Amino acid sequence: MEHTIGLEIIEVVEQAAIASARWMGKGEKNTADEVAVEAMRERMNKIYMRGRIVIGEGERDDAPMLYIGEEVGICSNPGAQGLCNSDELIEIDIAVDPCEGTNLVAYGQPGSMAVLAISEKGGLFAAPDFYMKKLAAPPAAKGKVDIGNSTTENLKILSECLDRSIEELVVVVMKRDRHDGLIKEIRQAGARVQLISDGDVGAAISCGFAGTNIHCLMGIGAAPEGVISAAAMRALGGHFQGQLIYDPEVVKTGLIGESRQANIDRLKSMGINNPDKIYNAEELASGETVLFAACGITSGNLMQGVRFFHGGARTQSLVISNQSNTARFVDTIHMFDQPEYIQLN
Ligand SMILES: O=C(COP(=O)(O)O)[C@@H](O)[C@H](O)[C@H](O)[C@H](O)COP(=O)(O)O
Ligand SMILES: [Mn+2]
Ligand SMILES: [Mn+2]
Repeated sequence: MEHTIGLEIIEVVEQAAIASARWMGKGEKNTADEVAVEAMRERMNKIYMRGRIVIGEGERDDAPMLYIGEEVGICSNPGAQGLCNSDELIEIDIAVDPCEGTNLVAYGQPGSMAVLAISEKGGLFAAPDFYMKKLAAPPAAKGKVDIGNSTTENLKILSECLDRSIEELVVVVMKRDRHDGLIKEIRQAGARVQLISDGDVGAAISCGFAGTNIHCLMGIGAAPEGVISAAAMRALGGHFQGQLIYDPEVVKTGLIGESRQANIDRLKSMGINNPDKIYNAEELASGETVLFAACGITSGNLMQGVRFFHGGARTQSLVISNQSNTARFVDTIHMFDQPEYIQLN
């Protein structure tokens, strides 16, 4: 899979990032999102692959593009299957977030990215459009911290695993009312908190790399983003655990369903009989082959954002593979027409 689509998925996230970056700072989050979706889909449909979107644009809204269940790629088209070789005809599942951090793009804030994860059919947990409690930590803490522990306990373990004092730890938490207690406990334990308004995929993956000055992600974000984060963390050997959150009282935004019970019923109807199950990265991204790709829209910890120049743009992407065991940073210059110069810096 990596050989057939490895390079092409870079272009998929690059095209989405470039389209969205044109709307950076314009205060129009929906447009920044829509153009990314459109560009991602258009490029994806030029790939010789047989893909199915398992995480995409909301399962409950009637999304016209990259909706859950949509088939993408040339080889998904029965008429075109004769053009595809056996590798290209392998069914693959794709999780996408063409614009992760739409608010960040709209308001010109750091950390937004176009992102996707790919595995063979059934290799990615088809997370419902719910929330997820998440715990991400560096490879040294994999399997040692645990989402079932108290926050204080996890910070102690993390400090031992990373051989640094609790005071030297930085924990990323999304700034939400639901996290008031969590933030208080992290501070009381002595660690430092980096609050983010959006974009917990970037925060989770930053834990996979030393040198980002992010040592842990804690708190509740969206479940689909949890699966995408898990795909990257699995390939990086980092720690990631997620637990679905289905109680509107816990989430506090009121954006998920009418009641706790209605949500439990909905999960059951989707085949999730234990709504409290704790999933690790290997369960959320269980496929033999797991590929992750992201391209910065606005600059963040891991990647620079899109930099336009007259007639072109420069992008930075990250492709992670559990097959080649690589995390590849890709720096690309895109020439839209005949630029008079190609800007490096
Ligand atoms: O920040 C996020 C928004 O993603 P997107 O809609 O694709 O721009 C994600 O990283 C978060 O995981 C998540 O969607 C967020 O935590 C949702 O929480 P809330 O704002 O309280 O509904
Ligand atoms: Mn997102
Ligand atoms: Mn998004």
